[in-house]
Amino acid sequence: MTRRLLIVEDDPGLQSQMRWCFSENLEVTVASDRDTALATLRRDEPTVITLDLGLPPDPGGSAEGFALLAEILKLAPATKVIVVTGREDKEHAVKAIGMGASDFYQKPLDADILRFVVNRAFRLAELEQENQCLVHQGNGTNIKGIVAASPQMTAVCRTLEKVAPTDITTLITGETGTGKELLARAVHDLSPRAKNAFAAINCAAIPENLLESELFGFEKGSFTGATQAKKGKIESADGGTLFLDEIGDMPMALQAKLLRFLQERVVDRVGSVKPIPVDVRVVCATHRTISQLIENGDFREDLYYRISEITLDVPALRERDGDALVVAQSLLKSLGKQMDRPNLFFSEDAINAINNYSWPGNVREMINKVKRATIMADGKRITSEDLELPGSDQPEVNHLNLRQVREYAESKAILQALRTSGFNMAQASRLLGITRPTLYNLTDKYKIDTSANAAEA
Ligand SMILES: Nc1ncnc2c1ncn2[C@@H]1O[C@H](COP(=O)(O)OP(=O)(O)OP(=O)(O)O)[C@@H](O)[C@H]1O
Repeated sequence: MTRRLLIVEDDPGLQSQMRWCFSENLEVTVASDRDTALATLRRDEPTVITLDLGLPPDPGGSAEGFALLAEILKLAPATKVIVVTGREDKEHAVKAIGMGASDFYQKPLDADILRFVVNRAFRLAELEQENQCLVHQGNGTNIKGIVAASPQMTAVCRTLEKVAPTDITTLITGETGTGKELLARAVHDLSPRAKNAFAAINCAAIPENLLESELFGFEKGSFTGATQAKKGKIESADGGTLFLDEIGDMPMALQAKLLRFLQERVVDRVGSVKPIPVDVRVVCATHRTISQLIENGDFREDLYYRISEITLDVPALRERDGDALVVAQSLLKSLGKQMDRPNLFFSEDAINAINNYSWPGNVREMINKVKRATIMADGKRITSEDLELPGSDQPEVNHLNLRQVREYAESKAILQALRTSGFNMAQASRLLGITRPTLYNLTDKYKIDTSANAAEA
């Protein structure tokens, strides 16, 4: 893929210096004012833009640069804009980042650092594009509503696709918020019963004394207030699928009655002695460990074998390689659309935070966090703070000045490149877009251990 860079700079001297910096490995275009820059953006769709804020007709100020930044991000929000500021322009840098610029660079020009910053922006854009591709491919599954790219979740979906068309009783286990109900619906939707009812009941949410009549129905006069007969959930699922959520919380007394139903396929309404035949496919789910419940005497072993003709173990989000970001990107897109905030994107720090967090509440927790961030984000860029996630830069938030911020980011990027390349200096320097001697200088400067021991650490 051609890497396209647009340099927006009105000073001819700086234009040629910057062109020279990148002419070897990038396709570079230069624009000296807002109109030319926008025309180039539309024509060439550069991935990265370096933007000098001081442009004509206001070369001494920043208004024209900020106006252009806003237009670029509106037209092509995925573009990585690196704002070029003067040494004393900290406020401008902060404002630009807040608006959605991906990074900033302070004059005077240092070829190595500028290359480093620009290459990092390209790398980030490429990673985001890869993630988008994964989201669009869904990569593992065509099951409606389920976003998954990891081999772990893909395997679950493959099993589900095989199991769905049969009438086999299926148990779905997994932590809260992993998508068990979504998968239960998918079992129904992909079965020949799809046109008929999908009746769901949450065994943990209904008081014990009501659960029996909810499930099995009742006859008129069977208890005080039963002024007329009512079908239960099982009967209302006739011809379709019955989903028993949180089956692990079903009271012992009802477990016996459910077992009889599963064996005989007839229901006895409360207050009736006339069994009614019902044709349903049963899918159950629980976040509990059933073997433990059996051991404690809280779940019937014979019922367990009835409901688990096939078991689908849904992995926690943290156990799915790469899925956290793929699901987050997909949620951001759909929630952004729903909430009329399109084209939002995650900052690098948010991406790291999403990948590093353990997501104890799984996808449900992620939905809440992305929803919050969609509301809270200033501009188009979502930070780890908007997501209320611990940022990767968290321990270093109290930087003395921008030089420290830069140094911290630089040393982190170098370490990352070294780890990615297995501590191969030539490869790491290529990844960082700097020469090998420059990398050696930087690892010395930041006292980064490049020995084989470090690779094993
Ligand atoms: N892989 C996924 N892709 C997209 N959305 C998902 C995925 N998994 C779950 N969700 C969404 O996350 C939310 C929680 O999913 P669901 O209710 O199916 O989880 P659960 O495992 O049944 O939770 P609980 O055990 O707490 O009942 C739902 O809004 C669901 O649509």
